[in-house]
Amino acid sequence: MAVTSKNLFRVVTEPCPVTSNKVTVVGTGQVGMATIFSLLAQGVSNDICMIDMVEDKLQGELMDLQHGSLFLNNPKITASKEFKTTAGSKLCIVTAGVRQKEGESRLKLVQRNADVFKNIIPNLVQYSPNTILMIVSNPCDILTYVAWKLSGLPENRVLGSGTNLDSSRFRFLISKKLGTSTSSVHGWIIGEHGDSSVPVWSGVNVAGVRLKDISPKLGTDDDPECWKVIHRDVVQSAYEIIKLKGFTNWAIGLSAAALANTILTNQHNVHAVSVLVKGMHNLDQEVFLSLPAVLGSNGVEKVVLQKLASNERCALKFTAAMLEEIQGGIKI
Ligand SMILES: NC(=O)C1=CN([C@@H]2O[C@H](COP(=O)(O)OP(=O)(O)OC[C@H]3O[C@@H](n4cnc5c(N)ncnc54)[C@H](O)[C@@H]3O)[C@@H](O)[C@H]2O)C=CC1
Ligand SMILES: CC(=O)C(=O)O
Repeated sequence: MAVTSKNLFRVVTEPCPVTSNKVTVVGTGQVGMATIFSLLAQGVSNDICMIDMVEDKLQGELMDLQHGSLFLNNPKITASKEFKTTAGSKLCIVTAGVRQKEGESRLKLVQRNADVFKNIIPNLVQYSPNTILMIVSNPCDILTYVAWKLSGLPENRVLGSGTNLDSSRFRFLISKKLGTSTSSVHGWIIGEHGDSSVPVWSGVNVAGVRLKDISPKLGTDDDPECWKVIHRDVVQSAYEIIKLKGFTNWAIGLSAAALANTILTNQHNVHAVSVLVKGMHNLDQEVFLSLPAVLGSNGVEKVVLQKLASNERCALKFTAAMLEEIQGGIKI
């Protein structure tokens, strides 16, 4: 081989050993693999490091992806149980841990997944001290807080995928009702990625026309068109899909890849992600909840201060207090 190669090429210089968009994904289960597939298929990164505890699964996934190299951007893909292979990651996406069983709430997973994070997070930061951490494992908001504490990273470098997915579900369901594309409907779900998420009905619009201006009862109990059901369906989405197929993966994989794309290409797009909310919307708890945020190479650059209705502010306050209480009971 060495002879063939020597006679085939005249070496001009050595190849550059590092890429500028290395992404580590910890946890190569359903969510991790959907995320990796989205990252590769969309060309968001061509340097992916996969970490899991299960060696055979890692090697099987690695080979399967590598055999698709022809159809991708000749990516470098590595797979290992050892965190040293993650060194130099610009972004680390954590999807490791247990998932909900049918009917189980995300919050029930908290201590089990916090325990998993005690090993993962310090190792990621040791090998990539300037990385950005994106937490996907559930309960996403509380685990983002846990990751922030365990990592010692500044708040801009730790975020949760949060309600980027819930907002996508919201926009999809509204768009079906209106007969438009999902991207033509603008609307935000903020707060918890979970049962107490907050739909910002006051801001839902198409081409700048606020639906509330047309139908003032939109999203309320008195609304004759029952738009409120859409938020109920968003909250029920994960439960429904888990009942039908055992897990959710494709939409969260696409959502995580979209966030990664904004960060790695310094796009300054606004996404609903889980950020440290203390000091915003009159919240004084040290908790992470989703708010629309400008993302770029430095992670969370700015948080958009939406003009919320009083019921929306109250709902956020309720969630912040609930998460603070749960956080107080976690051993980290
Ligand atoms: N934030 C969101 O929108 C969503 C979050 N999730 C959450 O993502 C997480 C993963 O879900 P799935 O992929 O369906 O589960 P899964 O069971 O398919 O995969 C979990 C993977 O984590 C690995 N793992 C566990 N402990 C580890 C450790 N210490 N180090 C390295 N790897 C470890 C397991 O070996 C497994 O491969 C769950 O917490 C789930 O609730 C799922 C869907 C959406
Ligand atoms: C499981 C989960 O968190 C979701 O699909 O929203």
